[in-house]
Amino acid sequence: MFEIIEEPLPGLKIVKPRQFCDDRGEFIKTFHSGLWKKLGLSFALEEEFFSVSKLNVLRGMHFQLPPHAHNKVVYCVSGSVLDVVVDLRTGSPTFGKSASIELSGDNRLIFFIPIGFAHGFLSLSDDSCMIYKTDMVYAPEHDTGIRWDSFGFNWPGDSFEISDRDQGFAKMNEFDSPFLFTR
Ligand SMILES: Cc1cn([C@H]2C[C@H](O)[C@@H](COP(=O)(O)OP(=O)(O)O[C@H]3O[C@@H](C)C(=O)[C@@H](O)[C@H]3O)O2)c(=O)[nH]c1=O
Repeated sequence: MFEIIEEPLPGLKIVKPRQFCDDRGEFIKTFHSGLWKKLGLSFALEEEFFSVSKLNVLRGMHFQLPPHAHNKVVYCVSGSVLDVVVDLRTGSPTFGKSASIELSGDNRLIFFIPIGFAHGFLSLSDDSCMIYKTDMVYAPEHDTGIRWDSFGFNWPGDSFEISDRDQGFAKMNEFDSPFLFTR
């Protein structure tokens, strides 16, 4: 039903859900707590939301600070995005490294992003709908980020639509990370 097809950096998982196709269309299960647990993905859903983005919208790089830090599950149900994460875990062998993957309504991939990563994406189409699941509710005073252009990632393109809030975040090298790497 679910298969982990890649672990781009320690703790990050790309999950491929099973697709049931028939004459009517498709059926795809995106989460099952028991089956995910068997795969080593412990995730207690608390909140779910989605966003729709136009072409070249860039959102990120976001996370919630402790004690409201959260694991996040994201996937794209229409359009496509270049999804990007960066490792903020002090002591991690991959601290400061980023990983990216295309998520789309066509490839149906699901990205599990553990606590300690900043997350963002660039919309590659005019109707990119991203679904999010988190295991800690939104805490506005702990919801923050680092600047999208401060960790050496080569975003494709040269003109992006970015919120004022996202433009105002601290740079990666100015950020004093509270996240610790644990095996
Ligand atoms: C994230 C969030 C925002 N909001 C509100 C705050 C604001 O008025 C409006 C839009 O918020 P933002 O500008 O932060 O939305 P956005 O930039 O799309 O934020 C999202 O970006 C991606 C990259 C993520 O990883 C998500 O977790 C989330 O942080 O929605 C909530 O009420 N609940 C939430 O959980």
